[in-house]
Amino acid sequence: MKIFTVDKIREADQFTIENEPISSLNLMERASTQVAQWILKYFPKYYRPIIVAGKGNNGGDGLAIARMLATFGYQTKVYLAMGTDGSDDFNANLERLDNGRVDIIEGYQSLKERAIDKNILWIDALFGSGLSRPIEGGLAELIDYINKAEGKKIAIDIPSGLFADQPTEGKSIFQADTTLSFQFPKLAFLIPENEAYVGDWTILDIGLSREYIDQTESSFELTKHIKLTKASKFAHKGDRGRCTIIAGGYTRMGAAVLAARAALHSGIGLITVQSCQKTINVVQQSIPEALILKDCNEYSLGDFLEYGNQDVLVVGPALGFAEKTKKLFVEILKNYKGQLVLDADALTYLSENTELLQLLPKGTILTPHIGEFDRLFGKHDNHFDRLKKLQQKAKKHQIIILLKGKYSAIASPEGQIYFNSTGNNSMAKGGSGDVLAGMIGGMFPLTKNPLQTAINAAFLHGLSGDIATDTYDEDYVTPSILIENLHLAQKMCTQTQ
Ligand SMILES: NC(=O)C1=CN([C@@H]2O[C@H](COP(=O)(O)OP(=O)(O)OC[C@H]3O[C@@H](n4cnc5c(N)ncnc54)[C@H](O)[C@@H]3O)[C@@H](O)[C@H]2O)[C@@H](O)CC1
Ligand SMILES: [K+]
Repeated sequence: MKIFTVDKIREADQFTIENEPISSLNLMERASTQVAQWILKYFPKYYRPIIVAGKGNNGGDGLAIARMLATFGYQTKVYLAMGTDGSDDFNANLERLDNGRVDIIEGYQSLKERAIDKNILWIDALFGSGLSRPIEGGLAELIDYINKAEGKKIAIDIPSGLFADQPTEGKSIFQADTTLSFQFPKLAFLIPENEAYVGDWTILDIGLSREYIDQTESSFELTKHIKLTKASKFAHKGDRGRCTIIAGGYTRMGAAVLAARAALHSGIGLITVQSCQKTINVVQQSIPEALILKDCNEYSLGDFLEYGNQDVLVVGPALGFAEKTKKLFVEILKNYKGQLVLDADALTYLSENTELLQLLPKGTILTPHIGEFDRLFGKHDNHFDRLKKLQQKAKKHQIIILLKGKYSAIASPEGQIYFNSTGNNSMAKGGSGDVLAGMIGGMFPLTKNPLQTAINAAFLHGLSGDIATDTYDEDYVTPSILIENLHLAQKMCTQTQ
């Protein structure tokens, strides 16, 4: 699903109006119908909606929604926060409202009296995508007041005060329980610092032109489903590829085992783990399918071994910081010709010596979390800036960077960003990242496309976490459970193909 900027959304509206064709007022009617029906589905009639309307088209939506909710039988009120003269479609809907079913709340004082009522459904239709500056003065006071009020809160299209595709400096922003947004998610919904304002968000299809959507490029996409590459019916183990995990060390082999197991359950033909003398038994007992590449060091990996027939190396989880291990890493960067997946401590080596970034082979996959990303590429005050840097760095080094988080952002060497839509906070635990890195290694040989592999692996990893929470409370899901559920996630993705 594409994520468009406000300018492109406006173009999409306009294109639809001209080419469907449909009047702007009827498009508003269609959008508002979607909202009213959504509310009807989720809120019983003892909720009493108060629509707080601005004077632009977001306010126009609000007035149309008020009319519809009143028709459905909700006891509905409207507060006209910016007066009675607004955009053409606002004015038209204000006129249509005049049917005796909707009360207009006169004066701020009378609005305030509702603030202690738990059954009020506050509907924010003050500003939508037309917000051009931070909200100040009386309107800021109004928003702050509603934020403190009892009741449920729904934002139409986007919470008022929040910019859709740039950082928001203003302090007065509507705090929604749910945001009902038209046609496209806004980039702002995927930004961690906006969580408290956006709440849960739902996209309502208002039938904007498919032709416009298909033909218009966007740098951002949200992955809603994936297509898994299957091996040929005549495949032998070599076709499913070979992956070596270079991770762990004495007392830290759990990371290597998790990564290797994840790779094994992700379709790999042959899994190998590079292991020190002291830890060979750990691997062999945990994963009977694994081959061992024997490292002559006792405690920390350090030998550059024969990786020539390996399709992919996963390097980094819990490797530790021994000098010999760092040297091994540099040798791998200089000499290995296959696909590299770099995670965890390997990313720290890169941030300790950023000149190593020049050695990364094209198409290398890095999988940093936000802390690792900032250590590598500099501190960021907001996530919008971080995403810009993500695009720049993926382009500059011609690599794939999978920035992990609630909506993991995967940047391509062309600077495109694909946000992942699956997963939940049960996965924010030590070991989840090892599982993801292993999955990428396990999945790469079948797709042979590093970007697609990263997108698919992030999606399956998250889906596995979502499936886990059907059975386990979020606090009790473990990374091993993610691996156990992978087959269910894979099946779901295969069935939808
Ligand atoms: N164009 C279309 O066809 C559709 C538009 N829709 C709605 O239209 C909305 C966009 O409408 P508009 O472009 O009219 O914009 P808004 O309704 O967001 O408001 C824009 C108005 O507010 C003023 N304004 C902006 N920031 C302000 C601030 N901080 N303080 C005071 N005034 C401020 C602007 O000067 C302008 O008059 C969408 O978010 C969506 O809700 C929907 O009805 C779907 C269809
Ligand atoms: K709004």
